[in-house]
Amino acid sequence: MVARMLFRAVIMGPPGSGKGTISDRIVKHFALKHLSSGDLLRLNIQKKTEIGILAKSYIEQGQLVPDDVITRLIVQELNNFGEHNWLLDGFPRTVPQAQALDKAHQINTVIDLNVPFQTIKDRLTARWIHPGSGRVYNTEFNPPKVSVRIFLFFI
Ligand SMILES: Nc1nc2c(ncn2[C@@H]2O[C@H](COP(=O)(O)OP(=O)(O)O)[C@@H](O)[C@H]2O)c(=O)[nH]1
Ligand SMILES: Nc1ncnc2c1ncn2[C@@H]1O[C@H](COP(=O)(O)OP(=O)(O)O)[C@@H](O)[C@H]1O
Repeated sequence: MVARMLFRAVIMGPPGSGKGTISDRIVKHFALKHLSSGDLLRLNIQKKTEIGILAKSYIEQGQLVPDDVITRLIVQELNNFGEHNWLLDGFPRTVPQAQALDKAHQINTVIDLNVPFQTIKDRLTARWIHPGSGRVYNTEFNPPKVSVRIFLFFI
């Protein structure tokens, strides 16, 4: 029997570099599971879970969620994916997170988005988010189909 190689990928880059946008395209094209640390935290905040309530206090202050908290959350979610191929977005963001991920899973692909700072500033100025779905748009690159008046300006 030939063992099938599992696709375990991480996408990295600063906020606004396009991780979420590009991940959506990659996961659709290659039929991968997508795990975004930001989306998972927002879901927990929305559901008012213990982790969500804790995470909210850090996010509101513009801080990273503590390594042990986010690591437990992500590793547990990845374990639930079992034998599926996946793309991880927004994790790891620190060396201890990277070390923990390395212990838990064998990563075989890393995509690092190298985008100039000025481009990121321009993109974030034009970034809009649909509050209902969490979908991200850009007034120039990827405009929403319906009137921008119902979209929330987000930087
Ligand atoms: N011009 C341009 N804009 C992009 C590209 N990729 C993403 N964006 C836009 O840049 C902004 C930030 O993208 P996002 O996916 O939220 O980045 P993240 O914070 O790294 O997840 C959004 O408004 C996107 O629509 C790209 O390749 N070109
Ligand atoms: N790997 C992580 N480690 C710690 N905090 C995280 C991590 N991923 C997300 N967060 C928290 O969630 C917030 C939102 O994350 P995200 O949606 O990825 O937005 P952005 O890429 O714009 O920072 C971050 O600002 C941070 O506070």
